[in-house]
Amino acid sequence: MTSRKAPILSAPLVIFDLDGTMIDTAHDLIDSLNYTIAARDLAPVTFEDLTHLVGQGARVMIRRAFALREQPIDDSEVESLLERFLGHYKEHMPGKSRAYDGLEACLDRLQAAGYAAAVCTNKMEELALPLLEKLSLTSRFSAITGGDTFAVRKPDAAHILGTIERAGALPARSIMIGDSINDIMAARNAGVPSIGVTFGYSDVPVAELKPDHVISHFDELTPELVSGLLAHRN
Ligand SMILES: O=C(O)COP(=O)(O)O
Ligand SMILES: [Mg+2]
Repeated sequence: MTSRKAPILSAPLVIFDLDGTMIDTAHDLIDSLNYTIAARDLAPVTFEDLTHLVGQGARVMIRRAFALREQPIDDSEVESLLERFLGHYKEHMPGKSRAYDGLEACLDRLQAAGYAAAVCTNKMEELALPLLEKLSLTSRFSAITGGDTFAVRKPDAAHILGTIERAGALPARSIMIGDSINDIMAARNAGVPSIGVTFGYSDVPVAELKPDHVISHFDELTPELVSGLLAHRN
């Protein structure tokens, strides 16, 4: 981790979750997971299943798929199936994964208004970094952190706070945008406002997680919305 001190007038920071928030990765996650669990003859999972499985990275997703099918799995098998998952996912990347409608225009708008952007995802770095690169998004962000960047991950506050520090920003001038309970809880734990998106992979309607604001399209994510939420933070 850098020990860089944030300058007093650092840009306010909008922190994005990746899977189900910036990028629609569901099709490729399901494909690679089904390829992985087929090695143990487990029945394929659906999008509806994915909303219960995704959120804590690939290792947990594999474990949850076995729990869903009521099949035991030991630690060494998780590790070998993780390798199978990673190999398949990387080989097909970016597959059908695409930025959600309006994301790039939203990033342009925020940047023009003097906002910085960062990524805080529970996806492993070795998947998140090349995926963003293949979608030509890497240069948009002051920091990109994954589920294995720090000793803890979302919903732990330290994942968001570490991302803010790497971006050279301040918690009091940062906001988190995400699709799932991990994002909204991590923001709450870190004391930063949150925006929930309705189009992601939450297993409950995102409004039930009580983010500070809900959007259903990136057209709604404006500098005015962000500055208003930052001004009214508790
Ligand atoms: O891949 C996951 O399990 C979660 O990824 P996310 O934090 O970007 O939603
Ligand atoms: Mg997500």
